[in-house]
Formats: sequence, structure tokens, C-alpha cells
Amino acid sequence: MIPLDGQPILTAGEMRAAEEATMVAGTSVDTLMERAGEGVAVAVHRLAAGADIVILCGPGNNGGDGYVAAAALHRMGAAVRVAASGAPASPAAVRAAARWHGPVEALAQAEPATILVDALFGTGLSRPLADEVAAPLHRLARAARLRIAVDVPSGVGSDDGAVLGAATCDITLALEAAKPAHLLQPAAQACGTVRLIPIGVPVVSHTHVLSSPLPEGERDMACVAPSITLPTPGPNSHKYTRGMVAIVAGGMAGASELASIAAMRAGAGYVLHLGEGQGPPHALVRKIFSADALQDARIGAIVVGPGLGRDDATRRMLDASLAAHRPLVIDGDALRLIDPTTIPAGSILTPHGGEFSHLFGQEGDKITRTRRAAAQTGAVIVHKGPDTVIAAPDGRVTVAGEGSPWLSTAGTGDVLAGAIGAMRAAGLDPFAAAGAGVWLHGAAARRLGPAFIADDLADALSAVRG
Ligand SMILES: NC(=O)C1=CN([C@@H]2O[C@H](COP(=O)(O)OP(=O)(O)OC[C@H]3O[C@@H](n4cnc5c(N)ncnc54)[C@H](OP(=O)(O)O)[C@@H]3O)[C@@H](O)[C@H]2O)[C@@H](O)CC1
Ligand SMILES: [K+]
Repeated sequence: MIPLDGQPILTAGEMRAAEEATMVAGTSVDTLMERAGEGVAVAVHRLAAGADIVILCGPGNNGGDGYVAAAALHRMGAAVRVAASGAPASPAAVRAAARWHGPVEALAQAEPATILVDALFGTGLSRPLADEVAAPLHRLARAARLRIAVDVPSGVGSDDGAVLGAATCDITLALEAAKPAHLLQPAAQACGTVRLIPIGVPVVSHTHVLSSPLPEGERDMACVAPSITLPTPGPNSHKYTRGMVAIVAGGMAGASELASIAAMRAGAGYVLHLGEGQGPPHALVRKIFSADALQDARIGAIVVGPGLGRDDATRRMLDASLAAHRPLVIDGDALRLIDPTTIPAGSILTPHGGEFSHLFGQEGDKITRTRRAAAQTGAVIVHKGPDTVIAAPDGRVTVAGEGSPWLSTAGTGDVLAGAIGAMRAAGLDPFAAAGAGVWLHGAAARRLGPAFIADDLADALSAVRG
């Protein structure tokens, strides 16, 4: 069972195409189903630790995986039963079901078990679950001590992360690759912990789970997306090579102060806070805002938007930032003020859901619409949320897996903007800088645990820099 870190993410259509290419190359669907079912059985056997198991099988190939797993678990000596929502319908599921020699209970009357394995529907779900399926599924899920989904929990939209009647699982065993539903909310929550089971289908994708930084020597060996890089100073580094970040302050100075501290704690060599205000930290260089101050060629990133305000004066500050021709991180109020057609190519935008909809609308799933916005603007878009999606104009996307629900507190977005600014000023390209900033932000939150405040989060960035 492989963690999701850095793994490719495939839509149902892309997964089907990869499966078909594997079959054309000579591996039958029965072989793939055998590998899937055996892999599920090994994982379930270990997790069940001798407890009784009921496997719920649907009509398609997801159900087929369930029948194969049931037969394998029986051979392993497990106390396993099968309940089906109906007769197997796909040819491979029919063949798999024929190899299960035990009884098949009707889903509606099925007895509960300690371990529930949900193999009703996978990537082929085409509509919400009907009550006659959803009701027994939820009844059996409530009665179980551990709920394990095969590929995806039955009743989630594999591509858009919608929940269409699914029961929440504790563990999801994804076959070969991650699917958008494993990362996008609300489905991701219904998946519980997700682990991959390889079944020998070669997959390639422009979309990956955001990966943790790997030590230099291990990068080439890992079968994952290029790992994110955290820039580290060398013996000849000085404050400007480590990166100079200018933070444009506005009406709500606290927000830009948080962004400034975050930029410093993420590793910037020099942070310039352009606005009113005084006080610690003493390492923060404070100047009154002027368009001239933004012309310093050593500035590696300007962060504009946290606490900016939305009046005429702040609009002029935004215009001056756009005219400075320095790398930009555009956040908060600046996203409400900006005309999307004037965004300089190579900028990084960090909208939350509301700001994103205001700029780009709401059509399509989160990955598709973020990718489209990046292509439209030529900017890297960090579409924030419990399922942050980062898209580059060339079509690459990463989706942040493990966040922390405790990030839903005031000021954490300002911290993210500052951290991304530091990564950009250190010389990372916009897509890499966004990924590194999002990773640092999530790692700091996980390190802090519950009920932290944004000030703690900014400070904790130092500790996760590694
Ligand atoms: N990719 C790979 O390499 C491999 C993938 N494998 C596995 O295949 C799975 C995908 O299989 P799949 O395409 O057969 O779809 P699946 O999810 O079983 O459901 C389709 C069936 O359900 C029906 N149906 C749909 N929605 C419904 C609803 N709400 N309520 C009631 N019925 C509904 C639908 O009928 P229809 O929509 O036509 O009415 C059809 O009969 C994948 O997740 C993985 O587990 C492995 O076996 C090996 C290699
Ligand atoms: K399932």
C-alpha cells in the first residue's frame, strides 16, 4: 500500500484509456481485475486481523474486484461473505463472480460484519445512488468497525469530488493511480486514508498529488512527480541571493505583517514591509509605500493583497505593483480589485473559492477550472481550500493532499502568500514556488496540531524548512 504523495491523478476517462492501452499491449482485463482483487484481499486481510468481513459487490468491474477479493480472502482463511446489489453485468465481473463459490446475499437484507468492503461502484458511477442502494450501504457502514472502499467509495463523483450518496470510509484502496475524488472535497473526506495498490497499468498524467520535498539523492529514484524543492542557502549566499520580498501593506496592517513574518520564516533573506506601522520583529525593514520603492531591482517578489483594502488609494498601490515588472504574488483584496486581463504573465494568484469565482466563474470541477484560469491568464493559480489546487499555464496541476482542518482560521491565507513570496524571491519558478509554499504551509499546520493561530503558523514555518 503506497501513500499518495507525488502520485499521478487520473480522471475516469484517462484511467479507462490507460487500462485499454494495457489490454492492447497484451494484458487482459481479467488479469488486471485479478491483480486488483488480490491486492485488495492482501490489504483487507492485514487490516481485518481475523475479524469477519462482508464485501458489497456492484454490477460493474468494481464489483468484479470485490468477487476476486472475496475468493482470495476465503483462500486465506478469512471469514468473508458477499452481498450484491444485483447480478454482475460487465463480462469481466460475470467471470469474476463465477469464481466466488460461496453464497451471495441480497444487499437490502445483508447482515452486517466487523469489516465492510465497499465494491459497489468505482470510476463508472454514472448517477447518484438510489435509496435502495444507499440505505443498506449506510446501514452496513454504521454497523461496521472498519470501512474499506475499493478504488473510490461507492457514490462519489470520481472526477469532480461530489458526494452522491456515498458512505464515509476509513480507508480507500485506490487502484494504480489517484483519482480527483481522493483529493477534492467533499469526496476526499469520504475516502478516509487513501493508499494505492499497483496493478501494472502504466499511467502518465499532467496532474499529480503535491509531493513532499525529498533529499537530493533520492529524487531520481522515486517513481513520483518531480519532488518540490526548498531553496537552501549555500556558503556564498547573502541576503539578496536568498531572496528579497516586498510586502505591500494596506488598511489592515495585521494581514501584511503576517505575510512579512511568514516570508522571513520561510527563508527570505530580506523582507521589506511597505506601509505604516512599527514594532517587532526588528529584522523586518519598514518603509512608507511608494511606487519608487518597488523599483528596486533586487526585489525578487512583491506580495500584494493581504489586508490591502479596496479604495482608490489601494487601487493605485496595486497598479504600482503591477507596473513594477517584478515577480508578483497577488492575494486577498488585490484579487477583488484586479482586472484579470491585466495580470502579468508569470504572476502567482492565490484565490480562495469566493475570490476564484469572482474572477473566473464556477463552471466545471475544481481541477478543470483552475487549469483553465491558469491557461487564460498565463499565471500560476493557487486555488485555496481544504483541497488546494495549483495550476500552471502549460497545463501542469498539483493538488495538495493532507492539509489540516485547523487552517480554517483568519490570517492563514496571508501566511501562505508570504511563504510563496519567499519561495519565488529565492529563485523558484512560479509553479515550483507555489508548490513549495503550499507544502510548507500545510506542514507547519500539521506540526502545530489543533487550534493554532496564524501568528503561530507563520513562526512554525522555520521549523518545517528542513
Ligand atoms: N482502470 C483499471 O485499469 C481497472 C479498473 N478496475 C475496476 O473497474 C472499476 C470501473 O469499472 P466500471 O467501468 O465497470 O464501473 P463501475 O464503477 O464498476 O460501475 C459501472 C456499473 O454500475 C452501473 N451504475 C453506475 N452508476 C450507478 C448507480 N448510481 N446506480 C446503479 N448502477 C449504477 C453501471 O450501469 P449503467 O450506468 O450502465 O446503468 C455499470 O453497470 C474501477 O473503479 C476499478 O474498481 C479493475 O477491475 C481492473 C483494472
Ligand atoms: K467502491
